[in-house]
Amino acid sequence: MGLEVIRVEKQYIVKTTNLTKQFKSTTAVDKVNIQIPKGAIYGFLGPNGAGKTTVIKLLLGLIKKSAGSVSIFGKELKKDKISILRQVGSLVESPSYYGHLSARRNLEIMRAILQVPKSRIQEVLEIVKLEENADRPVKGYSLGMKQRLGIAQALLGQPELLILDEPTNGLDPSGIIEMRELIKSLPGQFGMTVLVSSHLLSEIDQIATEVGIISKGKLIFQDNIEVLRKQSLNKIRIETNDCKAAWNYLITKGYKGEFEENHLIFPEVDKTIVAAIVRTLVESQFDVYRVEEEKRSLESIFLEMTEEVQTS
Ligand SMILES: Nc1ncnc2c1ncn2[C@@H]1O[C@H](COP(=O)(O)OP(=O)(O)OP(=O)(O)O)[C@@H](O)[C@H]1O
Repeated sequence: MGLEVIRVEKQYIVKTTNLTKQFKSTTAVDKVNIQIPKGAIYGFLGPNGAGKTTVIKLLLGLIKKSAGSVSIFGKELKKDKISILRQVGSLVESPSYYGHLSARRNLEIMRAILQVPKSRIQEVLEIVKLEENADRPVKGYSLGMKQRLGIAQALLGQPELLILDEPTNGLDPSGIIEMRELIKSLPGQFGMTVLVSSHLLSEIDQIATEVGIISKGKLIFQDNIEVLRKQSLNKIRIETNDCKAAWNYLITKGYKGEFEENHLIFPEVDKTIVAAIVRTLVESQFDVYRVEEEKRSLESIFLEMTEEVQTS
């Protein structure tokens, strides 16, 4: 019996291949390859004007792509648009509703169009925690409540994929916390996959499991959030009277660091190793001027990544 090699290709809920959108002379989306695993909360991060909304509109078939392809649930959007979009809920820009009607009435109108059971209205009201205010006119709602109504509408059809474009924009701190908790609960409770865009890393850092960073239309980073967090680990920076000589000496003692201008840099070292390095230097007559811990914030990593693209 011959050996059979089975190649199992990872299944993604969303997969784009060289997705490109050109608006006259602007390439708003440039050969973007997004991969969103099932059950992920994919934080789609980028500065204003980076191309997030354009990508989202392409995923929802709201605008035509210039090149590349979009596959959702393993099917090509172009070929199976209606059946795919039936399983996708979205909130892009502000939610639409009739202000003089209650949340319940608004949801009833949507429910009739989508032809889902009446019982779904109460279910979505509970998920977004609007039950108590469900019978008041929506025009009296806070912005956060309106956003949650928008999400309730997106959830009516029990979507497998939920796409939210900057859902916390303009919300007050308590509205932001409520929205965050709501988004975080969806994969665990309902097996949903969520794509959520933001221009704030701190926001994505608190909810996402996967991150995609877009800048000037290009996807410049995509991985598990832990990979991004690892880049913010502490470094130890040491300044001596002769860093080049100190660096050479430490190498002979088995310490591997980097030499940068007037500093020695040691990534992720334990405090006992820091002490040993300092002792070794002092015992060898080097003057140690400074030992500093340098913690890079995720924000600085994000800024550095996006600035590199801006200036290239
Ligand atoms: N209909 C359009 N016609 C021409 N240019 C457009 C159009 N829509 C978007 N753009 C341009 O494409 C680029 C990306 O815009 P997009 O709205 O996707 O960015 P974004 O990341 O969502 O930013 P923001 O958070 O500010 O909405 C911008 O340069 C924008 O000016």
